[in-house]
Amino acid sequence: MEKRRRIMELRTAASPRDVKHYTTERLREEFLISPVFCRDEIKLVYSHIDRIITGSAMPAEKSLVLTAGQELRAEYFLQRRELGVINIGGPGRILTDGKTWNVGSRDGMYIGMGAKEIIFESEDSGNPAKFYLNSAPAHMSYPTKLIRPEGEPGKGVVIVHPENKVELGSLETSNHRTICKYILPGQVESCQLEMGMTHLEPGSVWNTMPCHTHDRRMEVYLYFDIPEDGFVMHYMGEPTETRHIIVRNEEAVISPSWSIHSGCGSQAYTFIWGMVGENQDFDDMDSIDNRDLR
Ligand SMILES: O=C[C@H](O)[C@@H](O)CC(=O)C(=O)O
Ligand SMILES: [Zn+2]
Repeated sequence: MEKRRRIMELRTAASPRDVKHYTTERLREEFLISPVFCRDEIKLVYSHIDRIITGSAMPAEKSLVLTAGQELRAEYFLQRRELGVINIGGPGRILTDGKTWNVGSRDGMYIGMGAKEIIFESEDSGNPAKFYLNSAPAHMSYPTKLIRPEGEPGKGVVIVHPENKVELGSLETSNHRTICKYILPGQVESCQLEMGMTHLEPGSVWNTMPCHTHDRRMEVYLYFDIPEDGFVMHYMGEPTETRHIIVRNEEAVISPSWSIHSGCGSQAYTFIWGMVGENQDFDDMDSIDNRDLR
């Protein structure tokens, strides 16, 4: 294989025994991904935690081609991996081995192991697509699908099932939100990746409250729909050693299995969660009683 260039930032795993001593700066270096989107660039962060790759493709003036880089020691990016995508920008296209998929705003894709050529494009460079990416190691190839929250199903097009739009919380507890699950067993099959988007109602600011951990999976959150002067206080850490990271619009945060992942915003916002690990049982969580948080 010819020598390739490095195209990803590498993050190692961190121990909770060390993390509780971290300064603000150190916490941010380890867990915050910022910026996630760069115009006309593919940005990728490879984490040793379950080997998830988090990143983006934001094609504007040009098409962007996903390659393996030096880091994967693979012929092509999806040789041994699967990929989940959600577009949070304007309408775009994804080409998988020559097949064109029209990926509208808030549409998603699952691209199975083995797809060789992956190209990202925007319909309008003035309103570029922002493809958010989560990728995990894969052991077999599941069919590639376009995933839409609403609309008509078609060949290779899956509409999120009604039971996978889950309304939770209430305005009284400031956590009224809808979890829209894009990639999960029974709807869009994958080896390990699960992905979805949670939208808060106006006046609600808390996500994943009451909170949880899940020792068998790690998770990454991408927060967006936040005004420039807004923010989300993202809470992480062991339930009795909580820390916060201030997250701005379109920033992502890595959550190790041992950590809670919950946030309180200066106003309502939206976020994408991606999970990988031991199982795909969405409800396999360890709930934390609010009284036990410290
Ligand atoms: O393990 C599940 C994930 O943390 C999220 O799906 C939770 C979430 O979107 C929410 O409660 O608001
Ligand atoms: Zn979770």
